Amino acid sequence: MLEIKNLNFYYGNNHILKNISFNAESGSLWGLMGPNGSGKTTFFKCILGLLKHTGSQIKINHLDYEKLNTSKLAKLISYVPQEHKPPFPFTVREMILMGRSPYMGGIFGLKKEDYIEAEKAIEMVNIADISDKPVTALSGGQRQLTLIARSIAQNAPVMILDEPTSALDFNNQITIWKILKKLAETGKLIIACSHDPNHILWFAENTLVIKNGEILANGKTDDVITNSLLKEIYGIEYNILHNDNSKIIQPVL
Ligand SMILES: Nc1ncnc2c1ncn2[C@@H]1O[C@H](COP(=O)(O)OP(=O)(O)OP(=O)(O)O)[C@@H](O)[C@H]1O
Repeated sequence: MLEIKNLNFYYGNNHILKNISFNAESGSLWGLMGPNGSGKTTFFKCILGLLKHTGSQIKINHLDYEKLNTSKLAKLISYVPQEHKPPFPFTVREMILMGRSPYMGGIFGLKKEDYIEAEKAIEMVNIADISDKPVTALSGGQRQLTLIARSIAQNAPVMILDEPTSALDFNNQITIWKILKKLAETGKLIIACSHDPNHILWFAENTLVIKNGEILANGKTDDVITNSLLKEIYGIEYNILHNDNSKIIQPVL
């Protein structure tokens, strides 16, 4: 579904992404980990075509999507950015409906199906109570839930989420990761990064680790997330504790 070959990206003279090659299939949830400044957001922006890279090839569904127009690309891939402060007071429902814009039939605008998809996303993320509120009057976590709902309403086969649960309370963090896992089970390819390795350990089938702009590890989460990898990423000692059928990462305090 997603094929990346020799991705290099520079900000000025700074070599940020170094020869990244990565493949991922439909129907899988990938967790992306890496220290601050390691290149995760840059990696996402290159996949989305928001940053121009040279000499590398990125394909979605075997399509060299650099040649696709915005509307076709938006039917293939959706994005939840790390932070987005909307400038205009659209309501939450209107913002979520914007996720349907790639499907709009020119002057014919929104169709019944678009409203249905938006309502489904509102229900899934459990934000009906704020759906008539202006997005400029939301808390950080409510804004994040709205962006996730917009991305779900967009219903693209690939979803990219940059720290989607960073502003959420504990319950909403778990709810969103559960939703991502379910969506992957319906056939989507989802790549979400998180600074909480437990989220990735609990929910992501696969894990990609980027450090200093290079792939440090890549594969099944249970194989990738080890004490030594955590030490290599974050620099301190961790224990991975085993319960009956789950694991939890605990720093050695
Ligand atoms: N617009 C920019 N211009 C120049 N350098 C940038 C720009 N944006 C990011 N960088 C640099 O590129 C590197 C990678 O940044 P990026 O945002 O991709 O990291 P990240 O892994 O997402 O970090 P974090 O976990 O802190 O969000 C960093 O060294 C950063 O300072």
